[in-house]
Amino acid sequence: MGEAPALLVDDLHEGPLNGLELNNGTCKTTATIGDKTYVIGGADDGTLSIEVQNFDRNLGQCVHPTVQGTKPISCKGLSAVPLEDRILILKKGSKPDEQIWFLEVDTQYVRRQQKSLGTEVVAWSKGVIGSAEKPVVISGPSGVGKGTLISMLMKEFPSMFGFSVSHTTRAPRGMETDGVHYHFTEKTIMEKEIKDGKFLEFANVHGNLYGTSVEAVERVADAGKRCILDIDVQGARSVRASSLEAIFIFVCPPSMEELEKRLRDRGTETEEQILKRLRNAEAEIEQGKSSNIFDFILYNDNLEECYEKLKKLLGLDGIVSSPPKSGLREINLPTDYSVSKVDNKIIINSVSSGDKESKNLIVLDVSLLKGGAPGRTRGLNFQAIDSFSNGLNGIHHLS
Ligand SMILES: Nc1ncnc2c1ncn2[C@@H]1O[C@H](COP(=O)(O)OP(=O)(O)OP(=O)(O)O)[C@@H](O)[C@H]1O
Ligand SMILES: Nc1nc2c(ncn2[C@@H]2O[C@H](COP(=O)(O)O)[C@@H](O)[C@H]2O)c(=O)[nH]1
Repeated sequence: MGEAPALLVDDLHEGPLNGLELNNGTCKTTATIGDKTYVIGGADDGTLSIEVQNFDRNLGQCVHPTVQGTKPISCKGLSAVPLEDRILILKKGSKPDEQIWFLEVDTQYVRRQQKSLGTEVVAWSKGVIGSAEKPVVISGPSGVGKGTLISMLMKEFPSMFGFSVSHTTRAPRGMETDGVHYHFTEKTIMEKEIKDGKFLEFANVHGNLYGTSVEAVERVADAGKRCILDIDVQGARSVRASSLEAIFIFVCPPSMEELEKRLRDRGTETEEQILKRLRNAEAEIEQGKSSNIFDFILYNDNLEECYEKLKKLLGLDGIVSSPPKSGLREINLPTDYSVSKVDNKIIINSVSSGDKESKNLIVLDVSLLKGGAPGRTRGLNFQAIDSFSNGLNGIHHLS
């Protein structure tokens, strides 16, 4: 850690708020990035609201941006730390998994949204401790064995992988459970939710709507697991174009005859649906092999061999079962603290002497952030230090 003096965030970034109209919320703070001051405060509906003000005092202009992403729920107080393209928000008096958030103000995702909506946009993204691996997108024609391979992976590595449960307007098959295999939904409801921006991607597949909600991907990240998406080629293309960094795998059948046999033997579709899926398969295989969407193509001839190859490309060969989760995954912020920033380290210093539950110094490392809106921000790391018993580990000059 460098010798730079600590900057007290609340002192540094309290912008000139004179003349700014604020809500009547309980907690508010400000952060400045570029020429904009962001006011983040409690709203009447119990959520944190955002108000944006350009720093141009002559114009006195106040912009209310379109706010995207799931908003954090209310809290007793908050601190805001401006980073390059987003603001780190630390919520006081919240549950451990609710304490760290990011308000993205100039990320690639936000800039894209601004361009397409033609308005000022900011986006919420919850912070997740640790560096869960990139999500895995698995595509391929119907009946090739995607679901079978994913089941094998989830069975062997239950604590490592989590399935992104898609929405679909198709009817459930005999053994399928709502909320487990899919969220089965009405077309009009899903269309409304698509309009409301709930989906990371969606597509019309074999005559029905299918889509991955942002929440489906966030749930897996919240559980500290690596997300697996089973989606068609159109969906994979959309995810590739989104800001969700993932590994893209296309599964190919050994032949069209074998694909037809698998679909017929599965016995879940009518003759008409089987023919439709087979017709679509030809184009999907063509696109899967020729487009530059996919990082890997896997041939699923012999199932066991294909599964071994899948494990190998995910770096799992030789791993017998899920390794134990390493490190602490939840931060426990003190009830009262001050916040300062040195390089990419956020220093959270307890100011309440009687707080026995938490260490009195927490150093949060934001240098390796990954992901973000739409979805969670991964890659946060922290170190909790008890400065009374252990010394300050070389960072005593900061407090
Ligand atoms: N390598 C394989 N050899 C023989 N049969 C297989 C192989 N892989 C999967 N199967 C069988 O093929 C059928 C289709 O597999 P699965 O349901 O996993 O396909 P899918 O790609 O997920 O299809 P969909 O996209 O329609 O959900 C299943 O009955 C499965 O048991
Ligand atoms: N674009 C998306 N495609 C999806 C999603 N969920 C599933 N799928 C694909 O649909 C077909 C058919 O699935 P089935 O369960 O009806 O056999 C298959 O290729 C899936 O990969 C999704 O959320 N988005």
